[in-house]
Amino acid sequence: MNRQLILSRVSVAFAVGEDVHKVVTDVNLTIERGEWLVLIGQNGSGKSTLAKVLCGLCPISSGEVERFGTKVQMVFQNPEAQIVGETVYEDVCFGMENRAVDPEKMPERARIALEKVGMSHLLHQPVTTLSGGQKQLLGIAGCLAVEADAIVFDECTAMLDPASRQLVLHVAQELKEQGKTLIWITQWMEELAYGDRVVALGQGEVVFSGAARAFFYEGVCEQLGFVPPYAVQVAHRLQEKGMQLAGRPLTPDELSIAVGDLWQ
Ligand SMILES: Nc1ncnc2c1ncn2[C@@H]1O[C@H](COP(=O)(O)OP(=O)(O)OP(=O)(O)O)[C@@H](O)[C@H]1O
Repeated sequence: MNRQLILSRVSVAFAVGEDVHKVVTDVNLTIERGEWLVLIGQNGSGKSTLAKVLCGLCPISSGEVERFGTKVQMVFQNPEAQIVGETVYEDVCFGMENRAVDPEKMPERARIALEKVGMSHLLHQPVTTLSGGQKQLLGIAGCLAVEADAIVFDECTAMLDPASRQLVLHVAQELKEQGKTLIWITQWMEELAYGDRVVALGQGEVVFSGAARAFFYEGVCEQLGFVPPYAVQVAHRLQEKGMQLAGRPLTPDELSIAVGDLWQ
């Protein structure tokens, strides 16, 4: 066990007029170094608030957050909202400037960060010419340039077309292989298969923490009001028809292997 981020009984409440609106309630969450945690929940369940707590961008009302020196950075849903530079290079340097990185070190750090997201050839490209997916990759490069250990992706694929989504997911997989910790917030049930663990929030509380296979095959998904991905739906139908599939397929590839095994 190599704990990197620990939330202990964390609550967040906002004052709304005379009232206090509790949006995160007594959340206990331990995130391991190098873990890919997928955070899901219905609209308003507190995902973004929790994401901001992890990044230190939102004060907590009670509880404790331990970061063990971890630098946590965030990539936001709207690619437009996080671009500040006029060129790719300017943009990736922005975060470093804010953190007083030695200007002499910036070009090399920017080059390495952009290389990791496959954009080093676009160094002097105006940001206005980038696709939505490239803008998200630039956001990721910004996190890498400031040497983030953990990155929170707050529905960063929500506004992307399928090809751009795949591109961003591919880069995220590479970051995971390089040992980064990923906190991946999403509404896309297909994306749960990429993570090591799923945590579901319901009205600010953790209502599930476990493997994606348990989430989809032990009734939790439907109970919490989500619709399973197509491959899981097909597996459920086949099982209802009496076909005993090996394993608990999450993806079309896994499903085709499980179905293929039936004929052997
Ligand atoms: N600064 C604030 N002041 C008051 N209420 C807030 C504030 N920030 C968030 N909220 C409320 O907290 C609740 C949780 O919001 P949050 O954005 O964390 O949820 P979410 O699960 O990320 O939702 P979505 O999927 O719609 O992005 C919402 O009801 C929201 O209106």
